[in-house]
Amino acid sequence: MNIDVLAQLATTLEERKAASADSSYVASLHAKGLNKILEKVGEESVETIIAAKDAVVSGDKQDVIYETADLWFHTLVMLSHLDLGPQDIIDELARRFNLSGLEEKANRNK
Ligand SMILES: N=c1c2ncn([C@@H]3O[C@H](COP(=O)(O)OP(=O)(O)OP(=O)(O)O)[C@@H](O)[C@H]3O)c2ncn1[C@@H]1O[C@H](COP(=O)(O)O)[C@@H](O)[C@H]1O
Repeated sequence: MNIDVLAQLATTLEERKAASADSSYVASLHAKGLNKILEKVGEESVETIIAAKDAVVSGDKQDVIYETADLWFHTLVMLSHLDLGPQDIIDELARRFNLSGLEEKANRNK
């Protein structure tokens, strides 16, 4: 994975917080507020699921890539709206390295 792309995108997303909603899609999402951003995350989640199901039938995975990119992008806008960024998620995933999913789940319930 090229983490630089996420870092560069995160920098752009931070800049867009101060941009005009007329000139920037990201700024327009921030202007509409968290509920609109979450609506987009939900929409793109469903579209990703449908693309994955369709890919099993058609064998064409291009839409899975396209819809997952839309989902990641809107998730990054959500994180930015909450003053978080991809590095926070990468740090959490790194923390889980070498920790079995079963072990990690057991720790959550403690
Ligand atoms: N990676 C993306 C990106 N991926 C998807 N999208 C937009 O996300 C939207 C996808 O949602 P939909 O298909 O549902 O679009 P829609 O129908 O217009 O949305 P609604 O009206 O239903 O809310 C489209 O408008 C896409 O253009 C993105 N918009 C921006 N970026 C990045 O963000 C940067 C800043 O963008 P601006 O803020 O627009 O300058 C860009 O340079 C890109 O790097």
